[in-house]
Amino acid sequence: MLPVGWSLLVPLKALPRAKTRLRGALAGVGHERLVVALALSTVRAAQRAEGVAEVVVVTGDERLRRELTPLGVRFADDAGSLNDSLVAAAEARAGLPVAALTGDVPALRPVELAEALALAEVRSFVPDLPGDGTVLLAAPAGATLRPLFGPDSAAAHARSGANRLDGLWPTLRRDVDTPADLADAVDLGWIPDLS
Ligand SMILES: Nc1nc2c(ncn2[C@@H]2O[C@H](COP(=O)(O)OP(=O)(O)OP(=O)(O)O)[C@@H](O)[C@H]2O)c(=O)[nH]1
Ligand SMILES: C[C@H](OP(=O)(O)O)C(=O)O
Repeated sequence: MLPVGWSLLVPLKALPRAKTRLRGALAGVGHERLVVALALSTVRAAQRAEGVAEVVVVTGDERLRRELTPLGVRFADDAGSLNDSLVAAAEARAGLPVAALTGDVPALRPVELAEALALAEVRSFVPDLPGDGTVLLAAPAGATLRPLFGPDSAAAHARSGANRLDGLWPTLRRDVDTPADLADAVDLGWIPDLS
């Protein structure tokens, strides 16, 4: 059965290579445990956003698959790079509304994601808080996702014709790349589940 609403792709890099800038951010907490906590919180919030029909975790990492399976997500394979993986997962849903959300926005309030998706009437993106990266790229039915994540992806998405969505959305735009970002996410209300 085809989902009604957004298919939300959440790409997750293999844990041993993921979130290198966060290594050692929390004393006494294993790096992989922290990255899993970021992903779990992001995915749980995304699943609760109005308009999201399914969350598809795009990863080749076995531990991530194991940790996220109880949430009832779907999985798509990693195709070797972030953008190639998203293209492949989006192609499998051609014709449907498809969006990609980075897996590192753990303070996310579902209402902020719902608002952004509701505004995405054409191919659109939401920049991260500093403004150079992208946290959300959304392609409504009939549009192609064409992901250009990577360095300066906000400019790349704008150049490619995507509409920039400029809502405040402090929790959607707070991606966690560095220890300072992690502290910000906690200030925004994220309680890391490190059990
Ligand atoms: N499936 C998949 N996801 C990726 C890949 N590269 C990055 N991602 C995911 O894309 C999102 C944004 O990536 P980054 O913030 O650059 O994460 P990162 O590469 O793990 O972090 P750094 O090592 O600090 O650059 C995160 O959810 C990553 O897990 C990839 O090759 N495959
Ligand atoms: C993938 C990349 O994430 P960053 O490492 O800039 O948070 C981006 O924003 O396109």
